[in-house]
Amino acid sequence: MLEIRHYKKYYNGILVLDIPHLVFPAGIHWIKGKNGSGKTTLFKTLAGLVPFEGTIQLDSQTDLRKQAVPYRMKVNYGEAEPVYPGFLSAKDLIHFVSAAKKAPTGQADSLIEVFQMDHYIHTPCATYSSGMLKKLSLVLAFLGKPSLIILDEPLTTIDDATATQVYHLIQRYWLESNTSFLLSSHHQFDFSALSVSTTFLVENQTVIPLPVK
Ligand SMILES: Nc1ncnc2c1ncn2[C@@H]1O[C@H](COP(=O)(O)OP(=O)(O)OP(=O)(O)O)[C@@H](O)[C@H]1O
Repeated sequence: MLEIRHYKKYYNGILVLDIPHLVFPAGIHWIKGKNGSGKTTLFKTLAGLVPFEGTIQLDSQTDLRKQAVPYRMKVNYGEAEPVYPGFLSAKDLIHFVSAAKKAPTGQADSLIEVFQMDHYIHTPCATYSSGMLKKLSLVLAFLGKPSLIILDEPLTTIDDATATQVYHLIQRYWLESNTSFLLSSHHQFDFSALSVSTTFLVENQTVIPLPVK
């Protein structure tokens, strides 16, 4: 599904990640690692948000550099701590991202309903709680027809009912649309609700798959 070759990422000349070759097969994957190990850096790279050395290719054909727009149409990203311009409402952002990602008709409304956001979608983001902002970021990450959705700490700040909805959505996108997921979390996922294929560990400036238990 996603292949990384000769990848290196430096911040201010300091090497943070070095991945000679890594393949994420289709599926739902959990990316683990200690604080500061490089999970967010990896995710931002794969989302096309930060410069890097090397090549990243989706589905053996869409290169992040060479097919920059098609790649970004197929890869969605939900940040760990989302920040949006405070004067924009959830509705404004959902409308904008729906158009950019060519979301199917009715998809945005269905996600707004799933996350029970109706009562605040017209209110400016500056007034949202952290959980309300997180729900918005999750809605944005599920818009369109992505091949891959990357969610950085999707369960932080949301309540248990919302977490259940996130599990359902991930499973549904995987089973119905073959959408793959890269998920990070410092907390154990509920494996009875989520069919995680592989766990990867970010450690010692690189990423390795962990053996299946
Ligand atoms: N913009 C930046 N400028 C300089 N260094 C950075 C920057 N962003 C991250 N780093 C450094 O890169 C390393 C990896 O950070 P990253 O945020 O990717 O870790 P993480 O695994 O996501 O951590 P956490 O679990 O705490 O969220 C850390 O040493 C961090 O200090």
